[in-house]
Amino acid sequence: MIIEIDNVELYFNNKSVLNGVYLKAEAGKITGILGSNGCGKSCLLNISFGNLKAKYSLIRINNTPILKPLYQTKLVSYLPQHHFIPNKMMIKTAFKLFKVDWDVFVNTFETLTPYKNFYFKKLSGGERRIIEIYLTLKCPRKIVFLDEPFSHVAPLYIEKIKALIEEEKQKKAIVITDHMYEHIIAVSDTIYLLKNGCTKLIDNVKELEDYKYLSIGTLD
Ligand SMILES: Nc1ncnc2c1ncn2[C@@H]1O[C@H](COP(=O)(O)OP(=O)(O)OP(=O)(O)O)[C@@H](O)[C@H]1O
Repeated sequence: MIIEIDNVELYFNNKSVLNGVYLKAEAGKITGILGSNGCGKSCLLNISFGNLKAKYSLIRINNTPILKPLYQTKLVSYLPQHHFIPNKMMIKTAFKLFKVDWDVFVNTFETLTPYKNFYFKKLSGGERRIIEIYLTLKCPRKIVFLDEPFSHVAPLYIEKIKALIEEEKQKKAIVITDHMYEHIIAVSDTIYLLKNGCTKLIDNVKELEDYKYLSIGTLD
C-alpha cells in the first residue's frame, strides 16, 4: 500500500499555509514530518484524513485518486493532537470499538491493568494519551497518522510506543509528526521537513540544520 498526498494548497483568510506539499508513505516504512510551530503539520494530517478541506489536495492510494474523505474508506486511523475519546466512554468499550485486545495491551503497559472498567475522565492526561496512541496504532487499519504521540508521555513509555510503531509498520503505512525530533529521526525511514508551506524530502539529517529547523551543531 502506497499513499501519496499531493498538490495541497491551504489558505486561512487569504493567508497561505500550505502551497507545495508532496508526501509519500508506504507500508513497511515510517514517514516522519518535522517542522516548526504553526508550519502546517496538523493541518496537513487533517487534510489527509479528510476532516479539513483545502483549496486543492489530491490523495492517491496505489496510484488511484481517492475522491471521498479518507476517513470514510475505513483504511485509516488518526491520532489527532488532542484527546479524541470521550470522557464518558469506558476504557473497555473503547478497546471493543477499536477491535483491540485489552489483555495484549496490559502485557506491555502493566501499570494500566486496573483501569479496564474506568471511564476515560478518571485517567491522567498521559495515561489517556497512551491508550489513544495504542488504539490508533493497533486497530485494523492500513494507514496510520500520528500527531505528536510522544508529547506528554514518560520516557519509558515513549520507548514502548516506538517499539509498537516498529512492529506495526510491517503491515501499515505510518505517518508521524512530533517536536521530539530525536525520536522522529530514530523511527523514521523517510523524513520530510515542512517549511514555508512546502515539504522538503530530507536525504541527510544534517539538512535539518541547513534549513534552520535545528541550530547548527545540534546533530553533532
Ligand atoms: N481554523 C483555523 N483558522 C485560522 N488559522 C488556522 C486554523 N487552524 C490552523 N490555523 C493556522 O494554520 C497554521 C498551521 O497550523 P497547524 O496547527 O497545522 O500547525 P502545526 O505545524 O501543527 O503547529 P504545532 O507544531 O504548533 O502544533 C498556523 O499558523 C495556524 O495558526
